[in-house]
Amino acid sequence: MADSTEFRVEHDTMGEVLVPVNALYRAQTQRAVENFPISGKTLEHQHIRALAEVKRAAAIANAELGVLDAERAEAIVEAAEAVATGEYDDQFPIDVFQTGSGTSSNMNTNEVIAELANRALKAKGSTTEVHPNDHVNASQSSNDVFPTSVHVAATNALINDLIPALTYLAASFSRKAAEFKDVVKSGRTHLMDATPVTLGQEFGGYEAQVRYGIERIEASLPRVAEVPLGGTAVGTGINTPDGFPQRVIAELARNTALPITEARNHFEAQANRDGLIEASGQLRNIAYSLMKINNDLRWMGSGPNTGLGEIAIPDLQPGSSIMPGKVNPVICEAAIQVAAQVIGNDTTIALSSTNGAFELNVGIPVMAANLLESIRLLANVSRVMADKMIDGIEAHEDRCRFLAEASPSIVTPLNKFIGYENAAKIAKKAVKEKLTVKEATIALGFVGDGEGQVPADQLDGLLDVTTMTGKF
Ligand SMILES: O=C(O)C[C@H](O)C(=O)O
Repeated sequence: MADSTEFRVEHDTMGEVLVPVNALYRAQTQRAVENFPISGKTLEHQHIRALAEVKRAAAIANAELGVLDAERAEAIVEAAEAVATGEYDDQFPIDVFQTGSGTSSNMNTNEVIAELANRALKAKGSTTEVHPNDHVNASQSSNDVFPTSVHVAATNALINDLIPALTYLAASFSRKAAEFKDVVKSGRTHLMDATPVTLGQEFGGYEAQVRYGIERIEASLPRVAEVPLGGTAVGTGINTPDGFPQRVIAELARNTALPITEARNHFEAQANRDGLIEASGQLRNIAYSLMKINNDLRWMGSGPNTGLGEIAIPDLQPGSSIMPGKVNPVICEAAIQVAAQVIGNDTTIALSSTNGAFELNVGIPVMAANLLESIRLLANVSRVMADKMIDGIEAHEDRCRFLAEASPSIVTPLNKFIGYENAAKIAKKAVKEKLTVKEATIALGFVGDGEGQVPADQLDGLLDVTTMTGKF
């Protein structure tokens, strides 16, 4: 039991609570700290900032609409702005696994802002009191504030972090696609030798995949940025002045410089978090993309002597504690683990979406934590991939060409002269007798001027691996 001198007594509607003496929060936060010692994971800064932005905008709208006097509103705005800077993040100690509406974190925000506002008012010699519920939470409920804060934080993270990071990664792939445009290599389908491609074509494909991920995020943004603020407890807007949703959301959008909009239907927006689920689905898709790309890269970089060895991935650190000189594709491995985490987070978000009944979803804090983590992980790993891996990849051109020419599938252009079945005989003979496709074609008598033969003067051109890389 801690020394009682380290605590002060606070009260709420359930009675008295001991709160750490220096804490800016009060009884309801303390109760939540004691009720939910579960994960040790608290709200991240960008979420606290979004909550503070909501409180700031609400104070301004409340003052304009006659709900708050100017002195209190100003004190709340200043306190909320201070919270938004991150200076007081340590005053938000409540676990992510808490009440499903986020009421505890909403009250934590109300209490900290009220305390800061009261201190500022007192320092100015005012006797005016700011109450967490009556003033900071005026015209609001956790049920519209907390989900709004998640949508604001996610919109911000998508627009200002993930989209720029994916654009950066796509640009890195684009530069490599140009650099590798003449590097011919074997295509592979089912992990088996196929007809040739260029390394540039593959990297161009990766670039496009990343850019389509950006398109997917952009497509979901209108619904991620749509917020239930103004609906209060059940979407009806009870305890709000006329015009509150429009005014508070306009101020929120203006101050955050985000395309935040009022819910088109407050009952849909109150009861469901479908916009967040949609965004998470797009993140899952991007995670799959990164998983595929990084698997390709580590296969192509495998070796140095017993793998494919088509590219050199930059050496970043000794790979093994026991095998001297071994270097591993660590960025690929980190990125694949990120993808697994994002897919897991999406599963949690999808399951949380089923945790709704009538007017409220009660899985919002864990949805928030998972969504914001997914965005941050994908953004960070995209930048890491570009800077520490993609930019430094080198092609082993000779090895790429050697393998392209060794693929029995390069017989494919002969189909139109000798038919699929005869071409298959060439491919099988080449593999069985370790011949080139050209040698096997000649050995089987398929070169000549007769019907069902390849004209001798066309053979080299038809079997040219560069020509086979096609039209795109
Ligand atoms: O905290 C609130 O404002 C409402 C709460 O989530 C409830 O619906 O019980």
